[in-house]
Amino acid sequence: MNDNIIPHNFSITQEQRSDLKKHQPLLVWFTGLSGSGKSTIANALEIKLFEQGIHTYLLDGDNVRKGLNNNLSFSVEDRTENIRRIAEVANLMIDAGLVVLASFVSPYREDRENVKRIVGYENFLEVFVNTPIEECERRDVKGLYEKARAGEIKNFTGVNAPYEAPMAPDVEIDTTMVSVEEAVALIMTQIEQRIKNKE
Ligand SMILES: Nc1ncnc2c1ncn2[C@@H]1O[C@H](COP(=O)(O)OS(=O)(=O)O)[C@@H](OP(=O)(O)O)[C@H]1O
Ligand SMILES: Nc1ncnc2c1ncn2[C@@H]1O[C@H](COP(=O)(O)OP(=O)(O)O)[C@@H](O)[C@H]1O
Repeated sequence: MNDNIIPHNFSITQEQRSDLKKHQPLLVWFTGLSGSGKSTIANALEIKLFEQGIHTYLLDGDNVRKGLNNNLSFSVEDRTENIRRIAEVANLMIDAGLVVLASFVSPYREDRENVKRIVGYENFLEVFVNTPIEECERRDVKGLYEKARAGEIKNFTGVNAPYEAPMAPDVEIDTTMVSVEEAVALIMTQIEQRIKNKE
């Protein structure tokens, strides 16, 4: 911490930005194994929100690990730093008034707790995409499980690195039981209660 950094009090508030957008901001945090369905559901959810005139942004590996966080590995420390930076970015986007969708494995409970602390509990909705690892591995969307089993990836979540499941997620989805459309509908119900359209 640098004690010589003194924040400037800007005139336009978060509330004014929300008034303009006619809805509250929110962070919808997707956590789950690789291949569980986080990105697929987040993408379908963003389409639905967009169609309803909600101002959104989707954060995921492509726009974060290939840019802002391209210096981070999958060690425990780097995953923690990955999630911390994402939370800080999401916090700025919340200040801007957006409904932010974040799709990250985020396997450590403490890291997810830290996200809640950074953005505020009232701004956080946790979606646990709880697809059994057997199904994620069967899908093997990116061929990474095969590589991990072959010993080519040394700390792959679910194979040789842990995944700590959320204790009390706001929404829990097993994609072997629930379609993408059903998952979106479940999450939408929760979002609608939280962002109270001001129109
Ligand atoms: N070691 C290891 N463990 C888990 N995942 C790995 C690993 N190496 C690469 N990948 C690919 O990177 C995506 C996960 O990145 P995240 O930023 O979401 O991970 S984390 O939250 O920092 O744990 C994840 O993407 P998704 O499949 O979209 O979840 C993987 O495709
Ligand atoms: N009900 C479902 N919900 C989400 N994805 C599903 C579902 N059924 C099958 N899938 C498939 O599972 C894969 C999930 O991949 P992806 O969304 O990239 O997962 P993640 O982002 O968690 O790594 C996709 O190929 C998707 O088409």
